[in-house]
Amino acid sequence: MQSIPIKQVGQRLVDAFLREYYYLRLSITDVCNFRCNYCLPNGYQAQPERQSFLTVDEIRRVGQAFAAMGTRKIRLTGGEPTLRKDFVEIVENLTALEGIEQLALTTNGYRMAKDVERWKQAGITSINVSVDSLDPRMFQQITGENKFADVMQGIERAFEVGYRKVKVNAVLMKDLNATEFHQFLAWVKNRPIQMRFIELMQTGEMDSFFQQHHLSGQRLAEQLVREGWQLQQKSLTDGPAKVFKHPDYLGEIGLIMPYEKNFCASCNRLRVSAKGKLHLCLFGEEGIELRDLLQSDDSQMLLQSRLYSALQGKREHHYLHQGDSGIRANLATIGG
Ligand SMILES: Nc1nc2c(ncn2[C@@H]2O[C@H](COP(=O)(O)OP(=O)(O)OP(=O)(O)O)[C@@H](O)[C@H]2O)c(=O)[nH]1
Ligand SMILES: C[S@@+](CC[C@H](N)C(=O)[O-])C[C@H]1O[C@@H](n2cnc3c(N)ncnc32)[C@H](O)[C@@H]1O
Ligand code: SF4
Ligand code: SF4
Repeated sequence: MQSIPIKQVGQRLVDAFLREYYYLRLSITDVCNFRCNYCLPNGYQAQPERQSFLTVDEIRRVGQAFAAMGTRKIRLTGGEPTLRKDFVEIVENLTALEGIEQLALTTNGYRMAKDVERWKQAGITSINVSVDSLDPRMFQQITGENKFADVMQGIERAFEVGYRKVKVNAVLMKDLNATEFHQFLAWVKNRPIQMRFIELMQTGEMDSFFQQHHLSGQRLAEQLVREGWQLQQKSLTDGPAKVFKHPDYLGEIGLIMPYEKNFCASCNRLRVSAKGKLHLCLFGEEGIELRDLLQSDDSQMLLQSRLYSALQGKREHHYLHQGDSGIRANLATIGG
């Protein structure tokens, strides 16, 4: 791969289908302290190979190469990204990169009440937090943890320290939390929360769980429109949620429906795993090694060349409809 022409350096990240990539989802650890039933039902299991997660310098070099190629937004994810002891240092390094306008975080929220002020000071511009139920018992049933009150406190604290909006994620599942749809709506009536319902995605480790609990978001979209919610326009660095607003609500509703037709047509994001592989899609491939080019600042040009040429192999869409989740055992290994 090292013989790629250097003219590709500084190129914008455009794929063969003319989609441009502004958004990097960067996983910084596979480790998680929750056991969400749709993700890591048995908790995090350490891998025998013991390859370490990217260091702060390696993470900075990933960010630097993407920023040079037009990336404007980086989202830190995991596993649970805030479990890293050097989390604040990682944030400070990425915030300092020229061209990165948004440094976002996806978290299970368990450290938020204590740490969100430091995250804000370090440079996290927006936070997405997972809250799969507003009922503490259901929350524990889904996540395996009795942490509902802590996460709710964390959200309140985020507002106190100056975040004007928080996005909340719930994977909506039949026979579990789906009956709470209207409670979630009521919750955001007077709160500046974008409440997002994510369709359960099938991954390699699921057996009958997907068939048992998957619920199409399409019916929810129709219901929202019937109830007076209006679909909003998207901006270049937005994720895949369809966002709805209602004149009577301060909060917003987002629907993430990966099984919807044309979901991938607006794909604007790439992923790098916690061990330094580039993933062109959330589903369906093994990843392209970057780590050998993350060892020195001198490899930036080769790194950019590798990113550009790898991107030309990105497929048009996922194959989830055929039940093909590629090699993705669960989404914690790549950060969702
Ligand atoms: N199929 C698919 N799902 C995605 C993609 N990007 C995000 N998701 C899912 O969307 C859900 C919410 O993701 P978040 O990490 O909160 O971020 P986001 O909604 O993409 O990002 P923002 O718009 O930046 O807030 C997770 O379950 C992700 O797995 C994608 O490219 N493809
Ligand atoms: C993998 S987690 C990593 C960040 C953090 N630990 C959290 O839970 O927010 C990122 C997102 O992926 C979502 N997710 C995980 N597995 C999923 C699945 N099978 N289907 C749909 N969403 C999933 C989670 O709900 C979460 O919002
Ligand atoms: S969804 Fe997030 S919090 Fe839940 S097990 Fe997966 S990585 Fe952990
Ligand atoms: S499934 Fe793959 S191609 Fe589709 S939007 Fe997600 S990352 Fe992009």
